Amino acid sequence: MFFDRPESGELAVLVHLELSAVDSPDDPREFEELALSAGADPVAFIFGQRSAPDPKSFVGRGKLEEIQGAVEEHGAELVIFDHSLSPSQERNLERELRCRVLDRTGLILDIFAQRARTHEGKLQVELAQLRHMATRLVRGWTHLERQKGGIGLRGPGETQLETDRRLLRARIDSIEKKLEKVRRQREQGRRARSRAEVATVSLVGYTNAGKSTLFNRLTDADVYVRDQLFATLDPTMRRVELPSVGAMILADTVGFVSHLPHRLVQAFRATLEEAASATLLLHVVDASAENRLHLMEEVQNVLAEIDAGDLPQLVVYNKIDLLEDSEPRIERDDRGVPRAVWLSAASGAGCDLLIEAVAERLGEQMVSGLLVTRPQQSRLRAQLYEINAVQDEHFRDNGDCELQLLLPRSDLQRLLAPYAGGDEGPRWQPEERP
Ligand SMILES: Nc1nc2c(ncn2[C@@H]2O[C@H](COP(=O)(O)OP(=O)(O)OP(=O)(O)O)[C@@H](O)[C@H]2O)c(=O)[nH]1
Ligand SMILES: [Mg+2]
Repeated sequence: MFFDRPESGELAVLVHLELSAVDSPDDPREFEELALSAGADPVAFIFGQRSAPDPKSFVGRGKLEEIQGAVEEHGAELVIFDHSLSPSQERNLERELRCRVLDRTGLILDIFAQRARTHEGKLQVELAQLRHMATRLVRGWTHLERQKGGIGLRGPGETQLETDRRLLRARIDSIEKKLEKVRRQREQGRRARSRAEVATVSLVGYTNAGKSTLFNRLTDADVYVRDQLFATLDPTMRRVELPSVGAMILADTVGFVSHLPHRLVQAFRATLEEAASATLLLHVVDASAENRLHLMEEVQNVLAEIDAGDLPQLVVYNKIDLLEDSEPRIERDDRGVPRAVWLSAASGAGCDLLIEAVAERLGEQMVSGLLVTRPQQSRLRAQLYEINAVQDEHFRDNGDCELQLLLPRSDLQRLLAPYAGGDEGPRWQPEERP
């Protein structure tokens, strides 16, 4: 793995413990990548084992001295723990080590802060950071602001602290209001798409799996692709025309990472709602990753957490160019329905198969709703009866006909296509998905 080495990164000591009593991150390499992604320059990596974290300082006395030694030897400015630290543990460690201490949540937040590009993304990151800070507000907030990146551990007086708390609260409230507004706009956009019966297909998956590369390949867009964690933070959407199914919206989303702190998942809910409301999820997997099964499980966990666990999924095994003897192919279940596609987003091999599989999966999906047709559209009514799509019908006094329909999405799009754009066409009102 080749991550961009920061030119003048903060010198950091990394600490990763194996804890038998706590479910903790198990891939130290990923931790190092996260630290590099944040712009740190790791100078020492300290490992250890404990049955349970020390309540006061997370690590024991001996380990603390070892960390202290590394900090002094390398002149490190920062110690990063691959764990969640309680506010008091973080404080105690800073006091003992006399240098800044960051935990896994703080580290990920820092990366998010650097990557957010849209207005909404920035607001979300700031909100998550402020909330993270609020639990740690003992040294004071403005004080932390001032000494960003520096060393300095003495806390402000009581009054300063109270002011900080109030400022923090006000800032959180104001961001929450702004986010609420963005959220409502999104919701409106989703409704409009749903009315138009356009399917939304969301790319989800572990960070660095190749979602953005695939997105660009399928849309000719130019989304930021980097060999770094969390290259994409904001959802990006594009309209794509599919043969036989018609239009769909393709969405690229933030990558997942294991042990993504719960609070962070909450913070990115709005963004991830885009995924949660998708018609179909494309779960992109780096097929060349040794621990890909484990990573897939982690992704499923996050999906469940954002209520997207039950959405239809098509697995995309990406990067097959890195595998020996792997050909692009569609994998089908016993009923012949596409379940997975093996491809290379980078070379483009197998991307046609993916489009084919997506078209099949979307085409077989059933939609229901109410269609109102004009008297002169009796041919359309007859066509709907021919394919057994009509469940109920009702004539209005003006001669319009209300048809209650249940039919495959592809049939609906095909039959309504000739009327698209006109004012006199049939009106379609889909039923809300449960
Ligand atoms: N060899 C190979 N590399 C690929 C392929 N697809 C993507 N990559 C590389 O994998 C890295 C990550 O790609 P991205 O598309 O940024 O991954 P992502 O899933 O969007 O990552 P995040 O936005 O961080 O979640 C980049 O260096 C890509 O060039 C592929 O098919 N083969
Ligand atoms: Mg991306």
